[in-house]
Amino acid sequence: MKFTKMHGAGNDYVYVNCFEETLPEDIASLAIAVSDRHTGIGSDGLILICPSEKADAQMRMFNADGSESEMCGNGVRCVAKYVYDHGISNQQTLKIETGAGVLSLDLELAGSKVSQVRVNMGKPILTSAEIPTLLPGDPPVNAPLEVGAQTLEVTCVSMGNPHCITFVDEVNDHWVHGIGPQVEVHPMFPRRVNAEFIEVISPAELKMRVWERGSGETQACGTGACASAVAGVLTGRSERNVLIHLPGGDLRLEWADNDEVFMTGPAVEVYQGIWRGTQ
Ligand SMILES: N[C@@H](CCC[C@H](N)C(=O)O)C(=O)O
Repeated sequence: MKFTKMHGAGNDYVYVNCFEETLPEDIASLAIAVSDRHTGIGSDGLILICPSEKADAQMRMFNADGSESEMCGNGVRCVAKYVYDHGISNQQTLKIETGAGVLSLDLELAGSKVSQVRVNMGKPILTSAEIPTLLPGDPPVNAPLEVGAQTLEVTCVSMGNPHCITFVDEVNDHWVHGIGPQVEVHPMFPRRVNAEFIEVISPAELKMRVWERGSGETQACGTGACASAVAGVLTGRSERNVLIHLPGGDLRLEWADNDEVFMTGPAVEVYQGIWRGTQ
């Protein structure tokens, strides 16, 4: 199976061009195998670039534990880069079908290759039943969430996939590795959740680390950055236009007046290879 390794702000996935490749039926096991950083290719998960009847391509995204997610913000920028750079489409505005609907993406070129992508990520989902969470409020804003001996104040937002945002004084390992895994599987989140921890540098600048559902800590999470930008506005901590610093790079976010969230960030191809399985 031919694959391409790509990343967006350090959030790295193995990408397979399903216009050309045929995959085994058990994609969850394939995602677990390729993602392993010791015995596989090493990645935060597996992303399939597939033909679509309503868009230039369809993205399917699997976490490192084999679970399928509805959306991946950093992934969809890389899918757009792949579609353009590999000649599947020559348009500089692309439509990509995802589990969160068909998204529109504007490509910025450096020479003949895509370097940055601006994505219309659509409107955030703010009803607790749809996020989904059992916490009260549409959406829950600064809602109490008991984790061990601590009570966090969390704000929940879905960008097609669920996010639980906690604003903290200092983003550190205690939050990401101590609290993140407990938030991910907390009974208040029936489909598990991605846990973001945010330090406010100024109303226009946030620092974020994430514990992702199904993959653990990653260098960046695009949907998490969108959800955190929305949470910053909902809690009165930040402006509608913010720069978010993540361990793997920066993302620019705007929650526009028409309620749509726009994310701009890099997309990078690292190498191509052939996966021969785990014989
Ligand atoms: N890193 C991604 C999100 C990937 C999916 C997530 N772990 C989930 O299960 O929802 C992004 O850039 O959005």
